[in-house]
Order: sequence, then structure tokens, then C-alpha cells
Amino acid sequence: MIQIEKLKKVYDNGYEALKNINLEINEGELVCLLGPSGCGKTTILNLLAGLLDPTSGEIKFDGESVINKHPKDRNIGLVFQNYALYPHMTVLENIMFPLTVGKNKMPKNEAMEIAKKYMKITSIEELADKKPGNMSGGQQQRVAITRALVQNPKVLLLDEPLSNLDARLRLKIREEIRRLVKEIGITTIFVTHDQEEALSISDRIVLMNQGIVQQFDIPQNLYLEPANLFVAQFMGNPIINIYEMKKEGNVLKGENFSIDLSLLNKDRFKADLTEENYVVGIRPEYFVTSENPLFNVEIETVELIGKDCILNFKTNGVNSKSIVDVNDRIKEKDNVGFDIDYNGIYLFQENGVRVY
Ligand SMILES: Nc1ncnc2c1ncn2[C@@H]1O[C@H](COP(=O)(O)OP(=O)(O)OP(=O)(O)O)[C@@H](O)[C@H]1O
Repeated sequence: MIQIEKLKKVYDNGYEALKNINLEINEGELVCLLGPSGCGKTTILNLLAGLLDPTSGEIKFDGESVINKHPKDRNIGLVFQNYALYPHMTVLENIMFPLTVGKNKMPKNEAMEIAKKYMKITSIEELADKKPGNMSGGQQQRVAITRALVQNPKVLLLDEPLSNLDARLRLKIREEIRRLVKEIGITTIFVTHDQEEALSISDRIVLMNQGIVQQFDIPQNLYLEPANLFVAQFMGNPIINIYEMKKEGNVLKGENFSIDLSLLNKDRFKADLTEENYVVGIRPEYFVTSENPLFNVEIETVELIGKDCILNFKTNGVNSKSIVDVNDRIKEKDNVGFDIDYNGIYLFQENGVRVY
């Protein structure tokens, strides 16, 4: 198990990259560190690996502090986005290499046996005699992961390992990574800025912004139960629709549509609505076309994405999106009536705190 307690990192120039990180990652869990560029994902990974020293706070592996341990004594496997393979060595030599150096170095034939065992697990046996320069990005990434695994590390750390691959290969390799790390049962931390990648492979996701953990949760909850406005806006494609609305009695008032608060589920309120202004979030799939609509709009543009269509329109003075089935055959300039499925409404205070 990995415990991160009150972890802070202030860089030499005074920049506070991590503010107060607390995380507990279970044995065998696959956790993604997700967030926009600069939020501190790589900083956490480098602190776990021992490539950086924290300003304060604690990191424990299996209950034991690793803060003062050298990277090579932490029993971690590291994979970076640029693979970092040795170009003059064959694949087999690259994978054997970590076993043949350092204080636990083993005889070559033993190292070769272990390397071949792992190459079988990662299905790269046929690449054994190739040099990295003659391989595709996906193949190089498989080799880099295999090289990290041969040392039988306790923790596998992957920093944007798929970012140099094309879209189709990313899908394939991310499935492979999940299958592989689950098969081996290794605790894995995977850095990405791609929400879809994180949603598809993680047991749990750490969503960060500006050096602060915004939510640490299972993938479904990040989408369905966002902790705050940042999470609601970060997760989801197309992005959630956002409206600033004024509370008048039991209604949040808008120009084209209002929200009747008495129709909301009383059990989902997290606080009383005592303020004047609220931010309403409505996911695009919860604007549903209706014969008996709450409001009508003219569709500005239509984006076809496979079986779904994104409809762009303006309502309550804001550019908005709905996602509907391609079979609805809605076109630009069509006048469409929408209803709101109240199951898809979120309310936030102006400071981003979720209240419903
Ligand atoms: N050596 C350094 N000195 C000063 N600031 C740094 C240093 N390294 C990183 N930072 C800053 O710390 C913040 C966090 O950086 P980090 O690399 O952890 O972000 P990230 O979430 O991994 O971003 P990306 O997705 O772009 O790699 C950024 O604002 C970055 O500019």
C-alpha cells in the first residue's frame, strides 16, 4: 500500500507545485493521476520515484517511509513517455540490462531467462533481436514496460506512457497495460491528462488542479458525482453546460428555462440553498428532445460523432450542447424543443462548492 501524507513541494523558484496531498493507494490498484497541464502530476510521480525531494510530508510504501531512500532502493519500475531505451542494444539486451547491473546483479544466463519470461507475458518475444530504432512507438513502449517489470518492482510508475502513440494504438496499448498490470497484480500509478484514458483503465482516479486533489474516486463517481465545479467541468465530453442563475423563491430563474427546485430530489441536497446566485450544471445528454418542451431553440450547428450527434445552440444566453441519437436526424437551423431530465442537474455555489 502507498500512503502519501501532507505532501508539499515548493520548487527552488518558490513555486508551490503541490499544496497538501493526502492519498492512500491499495495494493494491486491501478490509479491514474489526471489533471490539466501543470497541475502537479509529474511532480507526484517524481516524488514517489525519489527523483525529487518533498518540501514536507511523508511517503510510505507498506507502512515504511521511503523519503530518505535512494530511487534504486525503492523497488519501483519507471516508464516515461519517451521510452528511454538504449539504442545500441537489442530488445533482449535492453530488458536484461537492469538485472545485470547494481548490487543485486545476476549472471547473464539467469537474467536472460527472466527477461524471456517477461517478454512472453508482454507478447514481445519476436522482437528480441531488434534494435529500438527499428521498431514502432507501440513496440518500443511494450519493451520499456517489460524492462520496468523484469525487476519485479513493488510499484509501477508510468508517466504519460501513451502520448507518443497514434490514437488507435493508444486504445490498444492502454487495454494491454490494464490487462498486464492486473495479471501481475502490481500497484500501478499512471499519469495522464486524457480523461478518456483515465476513465477507461483506472480502478480509481486522482483528479488534480493547481497542486490540490479535487477528487479521488472510482471513474463513475467522477462523472456522476463530481465533488465540485472543477471536476464537473473537467470530466465529460462534450463538456457539461453551465448557467449562472438567480434564486427567486423556489426557482432558479433563467431567460429561456428555469429550474424548479421543488422538483429536485431532496436526498441529493448537500446544503441549504441560502445564497442568491448559483451555478447550474446540466450534462449534454440530459437536454432531451421533447414534444412537450420546456424551451425551444434554433440549432446552430450539428457535429456527427458516430451514432451520436452534438447539437449546438444558445439558451439562457449561453452556448450550449445537447447530445442526441443520429436517428433523430436533426439539422442546422431546425427548431428543436428540449426538456431537461432533472436526474442530470448539478448545483454549485459561485465558489464552485457543490450543493446538489
Ligand atoms: N524544476 C521546477 N522549477 C519550478 N517549477 C517547476 C519545476 N518543475 C515543474 N514546475 C512547475 O510545477 C507545476 C507542476 O508541474 P508538473 O510537471 O508536476 O505538472 P504536470 O501536471 O505533470 O503537467 P504536464 O501535464 O504539463 O506534464 C507546473 O506549473 C510547473 O511549471
